[in-house]
Amino acid sequence: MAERVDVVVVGLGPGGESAAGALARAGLSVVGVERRLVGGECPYYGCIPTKMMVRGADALAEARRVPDLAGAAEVSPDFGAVARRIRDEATDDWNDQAAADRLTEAGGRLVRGEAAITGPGTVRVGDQEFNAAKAIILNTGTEPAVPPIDGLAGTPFWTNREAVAATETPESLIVLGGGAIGLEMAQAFSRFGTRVTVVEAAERLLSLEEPESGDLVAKVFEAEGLTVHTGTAIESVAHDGGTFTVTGGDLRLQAERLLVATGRRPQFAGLGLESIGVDASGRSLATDEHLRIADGVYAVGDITGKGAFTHMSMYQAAIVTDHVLGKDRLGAEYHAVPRVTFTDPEIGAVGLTERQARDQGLDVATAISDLPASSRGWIHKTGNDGFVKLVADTDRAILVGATSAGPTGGETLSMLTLAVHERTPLARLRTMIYAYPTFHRAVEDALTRLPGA
Ligand SMILES: Cc1cc2nc3c(=O)[nH]c(=O)nc-3n(C[C@H](O)[C@H](O)[C@H](O)COP(=O)(O)OP(=O)(O)OC[C@H]3O[C@@H](n4cnc5c(N)ncnc54)[C@H](O)[C@@H]3O)c2cc1C
Ligand SMILES: NC(=O)c1ccc[n+]([C@@H]2O[C@H](COP(=O)([O-])OP(=O)(O)OC[C@H]3O[C@@H](n4cnc5c(N)ncnc54)[C@H](O)[C@@H]3O)[C@@H](O)[C@H]2O)c1
Repeated sequence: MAERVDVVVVGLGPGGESAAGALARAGLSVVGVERRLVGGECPYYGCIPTKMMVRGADALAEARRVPDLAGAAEVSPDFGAVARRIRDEATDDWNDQAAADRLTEAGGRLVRGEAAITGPGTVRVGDQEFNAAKAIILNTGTEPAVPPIDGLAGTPFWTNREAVAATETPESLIVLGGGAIGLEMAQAFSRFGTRVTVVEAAERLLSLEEPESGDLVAKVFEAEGLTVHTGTAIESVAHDGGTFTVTGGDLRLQAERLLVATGRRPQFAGLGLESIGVDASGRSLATDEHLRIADGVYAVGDITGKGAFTHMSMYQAAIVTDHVLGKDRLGAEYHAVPRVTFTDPEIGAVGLTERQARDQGLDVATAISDLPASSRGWIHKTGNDGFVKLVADTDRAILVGATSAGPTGGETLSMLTLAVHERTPLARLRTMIYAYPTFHRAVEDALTRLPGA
């Protein structure tokens, strides 16, 4: 017989874990089901270990800039230091006991295994069945999407999961995919001494962002010694004697390692969505403003298709938590979704790109301000690549999108996120005082360049 509880959370990624903890702390009986590691992709294979790689790599890059600015510095990269941090500080050697304890200390119950919905309100995990009186929350996330390239499947290629577990850098690396995962890792490994080639199928790196962003990253990568191929379709992969051979058209590349970073996909098969009449044939689940996909069933995180980011998963989880607790709260809004690709320069962006704004039929004006031309950029000198691009809706006289690329592009993004989120009138932004000499003064400069300013 099914055990009656208030809430069952299926999948404990960042959003599922936080909703399960918050609902348990609020006094509800909560079962959280996880088949791998409590916390999901972000702490063990995603954001945190990769940002530790980036942090180490950026420290090396800054040290290499010393001769341009402050004398001499000798740099001897040791990836072992990063590998140890990933094991000791980030993942506890891929042990989730601390996260599991957090859930039980909050009053929740952790059930390990693979869950499936069996009908309205019911979830099965192995031979246990639960009846959720208040809510089922799905947070099942995504897995690496591996393209059907001839020969690839049988080879020992890396996804992000193997790459973050590396204890030493390969001599050479081909990175398939020029999105956030591929670019962050490509630059990090390169700065530790790996010979890196990035192959992207689309015409530009970061193809969903502003074209200026992909162009800037390609320019910086090439200046740092990485090789970038865009608009390149790979037709076959082979692995022999420790070497990968990747071919497509006239291109033939060889490297010790191959990282496949060509996107992520959800796994809806086996989740039992058909038993509650939910269409799971697409790449994401359709949600209402409170993240419901059916009566009493919510979805949060990557599976909602609103942006595969930890902050999105947590934001949606907070909305679901309040809704389940009957608290009044605004539904989900997606007009100011921020994202940061942690390359150097960091590429921060919020809201619509110029293309998206035009495709929506908005009356669009744009302006760009280059960081090297700003006072802070000029002072910064080496490593100052970047720009601020604003996308304005001239009818409403507000920003609907912005990109902030530069040494602190992700941080400069915060004021742009606020402006897009709050729909701050351009006239108000123009009367704001911008501290001198900061990178964010490029926002003021870009505002003065907007047509009609
Ligand atoms: C290399 C990399 C770097 C990233 N860097 C960043 C970054 O810097 N910033 C950022 O915001 N985002 C980053 N992301 C994205 C971020 O990791 C995800 O968006 C985030 O983890 C949120 O995912 P989620 O909440 O949908 O669930 P996930 O983290 O994917 O977790 C889902 C969990 O559900 C479990 N599960 C699935 N099905 C079942 C089932 N049937 N039963 C039980 N358990 C199940 C899985 O085992 C998993 O633990 C990165 C991702 C990667 C891969
Ligand atoms: N800093 C961050 O916030 C961060 C970091 C890493 C990942 N993430 C999230 O994780 C998700 C997955 O990241 P990702 O970089 O794998 O995916 P992505 O979708 O961002 O990029 C994948 C890239 O691979 C390309 N591609 C697809 N098939 C290809 C092929 N056969 N050959 C060459 N290129 C091919 C695509 O054109 C695309 O540019 C992202 O959507 C992102 O939201 C976020």
